[in-house]
Amino acid sequence: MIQLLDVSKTFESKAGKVHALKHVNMTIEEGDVFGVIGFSGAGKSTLIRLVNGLEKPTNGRVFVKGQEMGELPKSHLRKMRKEIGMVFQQFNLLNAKTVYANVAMPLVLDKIPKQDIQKRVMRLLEYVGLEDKADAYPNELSGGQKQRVGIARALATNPSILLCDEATSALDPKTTLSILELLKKINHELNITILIITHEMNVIKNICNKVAVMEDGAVIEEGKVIDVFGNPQKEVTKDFVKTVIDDTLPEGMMKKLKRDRSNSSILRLKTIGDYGKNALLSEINKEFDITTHILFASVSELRENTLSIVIVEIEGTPIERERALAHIQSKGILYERMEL
Ligand SMILES: Nc1ncnc2c1ncn2[C@@H]1O[C@H](COP(=O)(O)OP(=O)(O)OP(=O)(O)O)[C@@H](O)[C@H]1O
Repeated sequence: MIQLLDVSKTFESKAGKVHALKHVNMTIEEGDVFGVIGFSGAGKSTLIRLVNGLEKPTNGRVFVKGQEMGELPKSHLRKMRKEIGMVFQQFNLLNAKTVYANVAMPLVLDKIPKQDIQKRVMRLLEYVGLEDKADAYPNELSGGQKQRVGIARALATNPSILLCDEATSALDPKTTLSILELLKKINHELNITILIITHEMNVIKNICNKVAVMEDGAVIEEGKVIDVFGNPQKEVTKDFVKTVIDDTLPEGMMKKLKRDRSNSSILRLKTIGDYGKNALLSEINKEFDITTHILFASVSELRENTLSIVIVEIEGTPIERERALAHIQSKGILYERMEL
């Protein structure tokens, strides 16, 4: 659906060259909800502007539905943009126009007959839950309602791709969740591929199936959300994951463990999906001369899977503990020894 091949973008500024994107490769398949996360300045907005053809790459190629965006003549680019709906952080609504007129705008520009516009706009407003707000003005709406109008407008031309530029960053946590639910519904029911850029890991956790982590213009880690969350490799990714998945012991408990520990190891076990940790722990308790104590457990629901984390203390002789560890390893369960 969207492909970036070795894409770099350099801006010339008074202070010199700014390398906003460096050798970025990315493949977004039909039906994906693909999240790009990074701190401010990582290059996320530049990436989105290349996908919708507002900027051309300095090097490399950007394809959308098989068409090379940098090379399209203006008339084709306009047609292509109808395939791509945009949702913005600050909603970008026209405050002097009603909700109805805002959603109708792309269709009016496209010279669609009035009757068809009316049918489509009313259907879209119903879809986003705002059928009773057609005559309201944007400043009479809450942030969440404004974003629903923005989404309805983005859907007006029947796009196959939705680009969301920090779509929930101006909203409170509860409203954020309701907008994410709406985006999930759009992806699922209308089979629209979504590319969402954000600095909030919560957004990735809730709706994305794939994620790319950006730092300083480059993609530093990429993959299925469950894999990246389960086993983050880079420090930046680890820091992002920590913001939504707790996998640490409280300070007081750590201190106590430091004092009391003798002949024991502390392990952090991570499992994806259904493999029961209870089964694993009872297995190792039975098979080896050890005792296990669960110190911490959490289950995180991701879009397509669950990630369970258990921190466990294993007591026993070093030999028995090593045997138990080898057994855990043989089950393909991710684990780390925790140094206190
Ligand atoms: N038109 C431009 N001219 C010069 N520099 C630019 C331009 N657009 C972006 N940049 C620079 O490119 C880098 C990446 O910016 P970009 O806006 O893509 O990052 P971002 O991850 O979206 O950050 P934010 O969330 O703050 O918007 C930054 O250093 C920025 O200052």
